[in-house]
Amino acid sequence: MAVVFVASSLLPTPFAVFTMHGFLDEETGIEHVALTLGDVKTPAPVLGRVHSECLTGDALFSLRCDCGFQLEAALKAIAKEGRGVLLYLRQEGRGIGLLNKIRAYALQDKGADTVEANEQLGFPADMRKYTMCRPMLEHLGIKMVELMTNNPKKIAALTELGITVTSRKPIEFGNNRYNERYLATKANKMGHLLGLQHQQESPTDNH
Ligand SMILES: Nc1nc2c(ncn2[C@@H]2O[C@H](COP(=O)(O)OP(=O)(O)OP(=O)(O)O)[C@@H](O)[C@H]2O)c(=O)[nH]1
Ligand SMILES: [Zn+2]
Repeated sequence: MAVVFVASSLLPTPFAVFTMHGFLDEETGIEHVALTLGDVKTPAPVLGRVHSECLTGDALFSLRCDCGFQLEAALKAIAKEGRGVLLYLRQEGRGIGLLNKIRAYALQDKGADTVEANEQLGFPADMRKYTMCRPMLEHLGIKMVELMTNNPKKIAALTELGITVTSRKPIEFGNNRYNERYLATKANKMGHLLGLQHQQESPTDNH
């Protein structure tokens, strides 16, 4: 069973007119999406973001996390560069799914941090896999990426899959009083490279 390309179309956004590519993981039935801009098949490393689904942050304006802010910043950065790729991976809640994430949020409302909440529900802190990235990037003709991320484990996982990450671009946006503890847990327990002392309010400050 493989992750296969299904269809492409244009996706106009406020930032640029991207091309959207849909993929199907035939084993799980999960549908993933890639957005590209410009000619990504040329050999130079491609500015990229590997973004995990967060319905609450990406679509519902949640301030509990930084996902929506990072998504917007990544699309704006790619638009500014005129060339890039965003993989939108349907692994909600670091892989535990939306309903379990809501259960985890309920535990966080009672005092648990993000890692403790996952563990109380019987899950590891992070269940995500990045194996689908390889066939998706291969289909798009992308061999090397300049990755927008604060997560060294994501870089290690992609590197292990044979994807060359030529550099890391920090992507710190959306710090606010509701996600202070969440971001601190990412930095202190999950190894994310966050310089939490400085706040970047606007995604347009990215470059
Ligand atoms: N289980 C769980 N998942 C969460 C929580 N908050 C956000 N998420 C999920 O976390 C994923 C995003 O992962 P993050 O750890 O924020 O960031 P990352 O992708 O590892 O790293 P960056 O590339 O730096 O953004 C998305 O799938 C969110 O739905 C939470 O409290 N509990
Ligand atoms: Zn989120």
